Amino acid sequence: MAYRFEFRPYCRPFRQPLKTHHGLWQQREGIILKLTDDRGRVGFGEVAPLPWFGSETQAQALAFCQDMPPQLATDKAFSILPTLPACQFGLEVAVSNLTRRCRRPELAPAHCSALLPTGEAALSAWAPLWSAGYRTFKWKIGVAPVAIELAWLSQLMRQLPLGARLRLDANGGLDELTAHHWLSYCDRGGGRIEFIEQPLPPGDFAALVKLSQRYQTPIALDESVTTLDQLKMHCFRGWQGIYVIKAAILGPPSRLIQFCTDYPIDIVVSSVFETDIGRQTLIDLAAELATLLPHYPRRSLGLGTQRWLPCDGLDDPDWEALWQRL
Ligand SMILES: O=C(O)CCC(=O)C1=CC=C[C@@H](O)[C@@H]1C(=O)O
Ligand SMILES: [Mg+2]
Repeated sequence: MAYRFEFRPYCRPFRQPLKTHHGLWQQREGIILKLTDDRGRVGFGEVAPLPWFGSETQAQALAFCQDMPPQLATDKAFSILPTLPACQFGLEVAVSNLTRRCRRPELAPAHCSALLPTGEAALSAWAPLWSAGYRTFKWKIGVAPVAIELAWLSQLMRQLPLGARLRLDANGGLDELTAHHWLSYCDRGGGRIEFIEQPLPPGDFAALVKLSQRYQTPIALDESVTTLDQLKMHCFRGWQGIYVIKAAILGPPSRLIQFCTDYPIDIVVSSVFETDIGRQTLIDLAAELATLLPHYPRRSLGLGTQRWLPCDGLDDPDWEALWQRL
């Protein structure tokens, strides 16, 4: 049996640029893969690189796709270099979608986290998302002076209804002293801060462990665990906190499932702002991981809010229509 292999790159502007400690991210570029088997079954996959998180670049992913033969023998396992984790993810997803029978129902907003705009704009952005059913909000920090961001956070906490929970994501942009400021504030927040994500750069593991032992507020690793090997290393080095899993850049989903089966860890599945094709895989993955890790709290998926321009249709659940639009 053989698969016909096709691919189409995409590039779409975000509804509003994402400002983080890494800089300003204005558009998502990626590649949609399409496999067709001898029985005419079709499987779509998605390659969504995030090079500043350690994945391959769009150009490297495109070169990989251009080097792939138009017919793939199914009896040969795809050997894709570990330096191309987004391509590994995309191809495994395309193969599994060949036999996908139905779409998992869309996740209720109460089970997703909504990414608020960075800075003071968050104060006027949360209410419509609360009305839409979101109860977990994520806010980027480490972009303005700490005193100013703490003042905004105090306002935000006063405004947010009880029942709302907040995730703070520094993208590794704080120094140790500032991280102490943030964590001592959070510890006084009455548990409404679910966790602080990557307060220090990935290289400061010993300092991250010290912070996690000093404060009540949980700490999540994100940029520290962007590859499966880094995830394993931090687990084996004894990280007891949360792991933010950006599955679309972590390689084959089956390997992540296998690891979490052998080493139960506290995870949050996080988007890299893929299209609906990648997003469905994250929803499936989160559901499967939740059954594997029952003794950890069920955490909302970090899907953010769909960040595309409304006219774009990359959220289209009809993947053939999405493909035709590219
Ligand atoms: O995790 C989420 O809630 C949404 C995804 C998200 O926040 C991110 C996706 C991609 C790049 C990052 O700047 C950012 C993150 O740091 O987690
Ligand atoms: Mg993050």
